[in-house]
Amino acid sequence: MCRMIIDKLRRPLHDLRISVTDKCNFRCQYCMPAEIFGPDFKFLNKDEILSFEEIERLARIFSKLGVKKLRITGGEPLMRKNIALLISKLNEIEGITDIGLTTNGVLLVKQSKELYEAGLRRLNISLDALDNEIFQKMNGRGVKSDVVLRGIETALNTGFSVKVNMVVQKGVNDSQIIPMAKHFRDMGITLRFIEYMDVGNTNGWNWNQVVTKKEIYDLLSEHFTLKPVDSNYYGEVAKRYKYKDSETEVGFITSVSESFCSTCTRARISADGKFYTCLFAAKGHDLKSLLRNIDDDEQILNEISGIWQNRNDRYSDERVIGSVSSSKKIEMSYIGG
Ligand SMILES: Nc1nc2c(ncn2[C@@H]2O[C@H](COP(=O)(O)OP(=O)(O)OP(=O)(O)O)[C@@H](O)[C@H]2O)c(=O)[nH]1
Ligand SMILES: C[S@@+](CC[C@H](N)C(=O)[O-])C[C@H]1O[C@@H](n2cnc3c(N)ncnc32)[C@H](O)[C@@H]1O
Ligand code: SF4
Ligand code: SF4
Repeated sequence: MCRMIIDKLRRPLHDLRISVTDKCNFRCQYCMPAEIFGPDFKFLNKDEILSFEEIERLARIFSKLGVKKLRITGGEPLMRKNIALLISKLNEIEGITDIGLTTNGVLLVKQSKELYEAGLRRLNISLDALDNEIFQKMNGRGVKSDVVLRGIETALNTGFSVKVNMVVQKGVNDSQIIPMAKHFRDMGITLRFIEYMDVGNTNGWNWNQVVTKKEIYDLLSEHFTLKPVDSNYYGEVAKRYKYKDSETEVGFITSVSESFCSTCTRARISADGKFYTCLFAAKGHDLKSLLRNIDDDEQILNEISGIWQNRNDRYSDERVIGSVSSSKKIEMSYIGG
């Protein structure tokens, strides 16, 4: 039986974002700057990260508390060995109606087929520029945009529903807004522009590098006519529009300029099994120790339930009104976005 719970701001628990690894084959400056995440950086050891059995057990417990939607993320989730096996296990959980995975797309040519066979149907693929010089610099590994575009094409041919994520940074890739919009509109793929966020402590974020939804919308309006689309469900992250005379959508993720904390239904689990009630949290709750020391699921469920019922996070709202404290936040690559 499913037990619905709400937090202190009356927000239900609906989504669980699971980070399956803290490692990545990119070094995007806005997420894992190469200067910090260099050869000496200490990533989590194998025994520190949750096993597939532990992730599946947690997902089952969360589903009993109202979670219907899972998102697999990282680091780069396709770098976790046998990730398709985990997807197939999660797909069997009663009550889970939607599983998505967010990836930089590099390994999709190799893995699309097995992911699809495991039951995955939705992929969000990140690509910040078509221009190679810009993209190679942004991903910090010199990978060309063609590699990701081939991943996208393979995913589409396999049968996946695909959306593309583009983080926009002023003076870095804002010149790519229109080329990216045209390219993905012509392909019939939803492109979502993401406002550059102050996640973690290492990306050197400042307001001057943010390109807001309004700025992007105004620029797009010089080239296209956009019509707003109603949100699909309570707490949807993106604000969606359709291009006139087309069924293709474009979206905006506006955590900085128009925060959406009041309907935030998302819980997060880091690769090492910490439970975070906000992307910008400073501290997680250690579920790994509970999983490794307690056999009774009901006891773990009660712990999780108590944490959610105590939740009052609204970091982005507080940023908008200028009241955030400067406490240390977790890194994006560790929590998965
Ligand atoms: N501030 C904030 N950003 C979020 C939240 N959820 C997702 N994001 C950001 O939204 C961007 C896109 O995330 P995705 O991993 O593609 O997931 P999504 O957009 O929630 O996925 P679907 O709507 O299910 O397709 C990333 O930059 C995330 O960090 C949230 O609760 N708060
Ligand atoms: C942390 S990544 C993990 C999944 C995968 N490696 C990828 O890049 O798609 C998840 C999403 O967060 C986005 N992201 C990372 N750092 C960000 C930042 N500082 N501001 C906004 N979005 C960010 C990425 O572009 C990506 O779409
Ligand atoms: S955004 Fe994704 S691809 Fe880029 S460094 Fe972070 S985890 Fe890796
Ligand atoms: S900032 Fe925190 S509370 Fe607000 S939407 Fe993002 S994860 Fe949810």
